[in-house]
Amino acid sequence: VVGGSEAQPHAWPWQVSLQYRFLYFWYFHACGGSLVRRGWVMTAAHCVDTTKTWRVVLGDHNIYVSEGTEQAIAVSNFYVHPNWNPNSLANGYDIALLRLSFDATLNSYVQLASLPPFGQILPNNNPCYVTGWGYTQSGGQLSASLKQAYLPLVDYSTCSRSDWWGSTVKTTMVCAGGGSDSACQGDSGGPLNCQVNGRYYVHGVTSFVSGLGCNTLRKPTVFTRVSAYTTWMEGVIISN
Ligand SMILES: C[C@H](NC(=O)[C@H](CCCC[NH3+])NC(=O)C(F)(F)F)C(=O)Nc1ccc(C(F)(F)F)cc1
Repeated sequence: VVGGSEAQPHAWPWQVSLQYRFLYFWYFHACGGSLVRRGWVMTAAHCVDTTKTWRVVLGDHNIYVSEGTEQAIAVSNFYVHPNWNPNSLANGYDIALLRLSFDATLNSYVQLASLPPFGQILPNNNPCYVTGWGYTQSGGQLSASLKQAYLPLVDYSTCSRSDWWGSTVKTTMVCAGGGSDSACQGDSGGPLNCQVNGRYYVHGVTSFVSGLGCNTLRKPTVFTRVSAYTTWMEGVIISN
């Protein structure tokens, strides 16, 4: 997250850190994710590399310090959207579900995300926050503590303007921000938390930013629109 501020610890209790194992017993934070069922995490398809060993860490704040609130659970299976094409990020479908090897325990540090109703489209400027441990500057480094940035929603008609994202953005995506604050590498797969009637719903899965820099003017952060995929997710979950 570029800009914004450190989140209050556990203010976003569905936020997970998606980590892969290297050098035997060390794990590396690669992406974010959202807990959608006790045994299921929603993330970006572009985060999934099935050649690696993955785990999710729930209830975390500082990813380098054991605070006693964490739950680390192995990922036992991956369900990447069937239409996802790693060579065409602009096509969308950048969404995946991870099956956990056992159910998370829900408590004040670990809670389920609320997902929007199928097809729901929020209005321009709807208040939203992006959260994650990603780079704090373009070309920078990961944040030790969870960060949040206020990113007002940008509707499709604005986001698809030629001087914005043009035809790169699709209606199955959500744009937010476009100013000095943005997601950045390492925030991928994490939630876009949008306020609707006083409650937060996960409306986006962090997908991409400009290759010219994370917080490029008129290149808002682009998210997979969760409300376009709730039916697909239900189908995967009830049959696995
Ligand atoms: C550096 C920048 N990285 C990103 O945007 C990566 C996703 C990269 C997936 C492919 N390895 N996502 C992020 O950094 C995220 F945290 F914002 F989600 C990038 O590649 N942006 C980008 C690439 C292609 C396209 C386009 F769709 F137009 F081809 C748009 C943006």
